[in-house]
Amino acid sequence: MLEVRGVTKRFHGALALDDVTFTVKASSIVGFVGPNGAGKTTMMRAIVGITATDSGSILFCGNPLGNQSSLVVGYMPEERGLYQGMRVRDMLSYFCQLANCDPSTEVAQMLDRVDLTDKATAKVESLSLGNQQRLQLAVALVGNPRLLVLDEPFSGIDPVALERMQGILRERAASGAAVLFSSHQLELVEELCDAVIIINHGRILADTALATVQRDLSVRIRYDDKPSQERISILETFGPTRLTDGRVVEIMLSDSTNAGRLLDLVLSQGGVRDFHLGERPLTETFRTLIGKDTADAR
Ligand SMILES: Nc1ncnc2c1ncn2[C@@H]1O[C@H](COP(=O)(O)OP(=O)(O)OP(=O)(O)O)[C@@H](O)[C@H]1O
Repeated sequence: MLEVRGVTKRFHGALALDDVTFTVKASSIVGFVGPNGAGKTTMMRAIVGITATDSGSILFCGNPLGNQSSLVVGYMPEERGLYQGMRVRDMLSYFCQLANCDPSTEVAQMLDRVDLTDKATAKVESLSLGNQQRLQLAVALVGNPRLLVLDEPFSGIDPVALERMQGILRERAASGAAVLFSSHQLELVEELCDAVIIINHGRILADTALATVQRDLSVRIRYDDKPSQERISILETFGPTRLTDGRVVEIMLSDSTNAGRLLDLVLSQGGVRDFHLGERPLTETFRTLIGKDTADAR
């Protein structure tokens, strides 16, 4: 288990991390979410020992990672760290040697896993951005590390590769690894993660196991024409309501047992093209939290 306790980091006096505390359990995938400049990369770099912290502690299974970090942690840096002039196969082989594992079996497996077998002899510089991302993930996975720290691993990845990469992370977690990854793709975080940590201005705003989150119900109604203010006023009696684009109204149901009554009412009014009842996406909750914190800081 990764334990981050009270970590603080300043750059030239400016706080980048402010008393950050969280854990990532073995066999779990945790999403690290926050706006640009929130402190995600700084925290991840501190975990793998690239950035020194001013105070606090970072332990893995009760011990500082220290010099062993390259053997225990698979790290995918935001700025990426591939040797452009090397061939794909040779580069993986080099990282295998660094991780004390046998390239003769590991390289072929990793290439197959990230679907780059046909690029084995290509030079890294000739790969597309998405393929470089896959290769970077393969590098992070070499040696089967027990902790994966991945900085925006899914940016620039096509949907098919994305599914494959998600599958790999699920597999690694299922086999006991602790996985921490940052992302701006909130829907993906919601889909993939067991827990989400939200950071803003270097402070943790929320650290939540997704299974425990109480999901509100929301209703989305698309009308044929822009609904009148009178109609909207009636809808507002069911919960907070907003007109999202000219003809679409979203209602956060204050009481989920009212959904049937709302449907009856809307149908009796007529002029409705679509009525959708569902759980409020967590992305909305994240956005609200980050938006509120940013407004409070002003
Ligand atoms: N080497 C550095 N020197 C000075 N300031 C830095 C340095 N690295 C990061 N910072 C500052 O620390 C803060 C946190 O930056 P960080 O890169 O960790 O954010 P982030 O959440 O990863 O952002 P993004 O989503 O844009 O990648 C920012 O204000 C940034 O300018």
